[in-house]
Amino acid sequence: MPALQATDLSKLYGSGEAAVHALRGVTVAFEAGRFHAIMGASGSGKSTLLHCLAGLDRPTGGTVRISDTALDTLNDEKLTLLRRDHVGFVFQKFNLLPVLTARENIVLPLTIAGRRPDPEWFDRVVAAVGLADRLDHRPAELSGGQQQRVAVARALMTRPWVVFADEPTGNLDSRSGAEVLGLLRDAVAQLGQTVVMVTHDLHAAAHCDRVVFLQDGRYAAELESPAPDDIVAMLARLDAAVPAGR
Ligand SMILES: Nc1ncnc2c1ncn2[C@@H]1O[C@H](COP(=O)(O)OP(=O)(O)OP(=O)(O)O)[C@@H](O)[C@H]1O
Repeated sequence: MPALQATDLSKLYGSGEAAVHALRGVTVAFEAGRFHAIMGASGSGKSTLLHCLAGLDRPTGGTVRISDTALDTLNDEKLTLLRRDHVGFVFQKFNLLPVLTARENIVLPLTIAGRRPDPEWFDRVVAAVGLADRLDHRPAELSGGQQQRVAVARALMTRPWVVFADEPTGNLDSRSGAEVLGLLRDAVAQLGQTVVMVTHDLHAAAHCDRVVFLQDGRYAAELESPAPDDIVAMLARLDAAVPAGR
């Protein structure tokens, strides 16, 4: 069974003349323990797909399953709990709480749930992201790369079913970006984590086991463990097929 499955997913924003079909019947599965990227031209629906997959937004039609839970069967409260307990997030802008230390940010999902961190897991995750000597610093006292490493540790803390990353390298220099991608890669290889990442970054996508391409709100193609050149060629092919005037 895949870790994550979207079936005939559609998303319509607005109505009438102003309606935008952000997703038009996307069916795609994401296997457990792999690092997946979602790519496509600007406006092709990547963020909308990620938000619907992660239960941050409700699709207009179709279904999303995370593990064996169909998200459309959950009310808003249950969906919030599922996100808190079983989904990890890494955002472009880090989204750390400025008044909390790195340690407090990392364990925040557990604190909110009234759970204590497993000390062994905490130490393992903190060691993996290389933050052991920064735990008492607040986000403003950390570099962008360090802040994103805190965000990755926070995403892994609950041992989620899936980690979703939305342009996780978008605000980082290339070296920090490569470090964060290496961490996500290690989370897949060493911890068996399932990761789904939206990215525009060829080198980020080239870290992935599989890249799914969207075009105009539809699933368009995919590549297994592509090299950057393969990705460039695919994006060029898809862009060329976009109807004029879009
Ligand atoms: N809240 C919204 N209201 C109306 N239209 C929206 C909304 N969010 C997204 N859209 C539209 O839906 C389409 C898909 O947007 P989406 O952000 O998913 O694309 P994307 O591939 O992630 O783009 P980018 O790479 O530029 O971030 C676009 O045409 C966008 O303008």
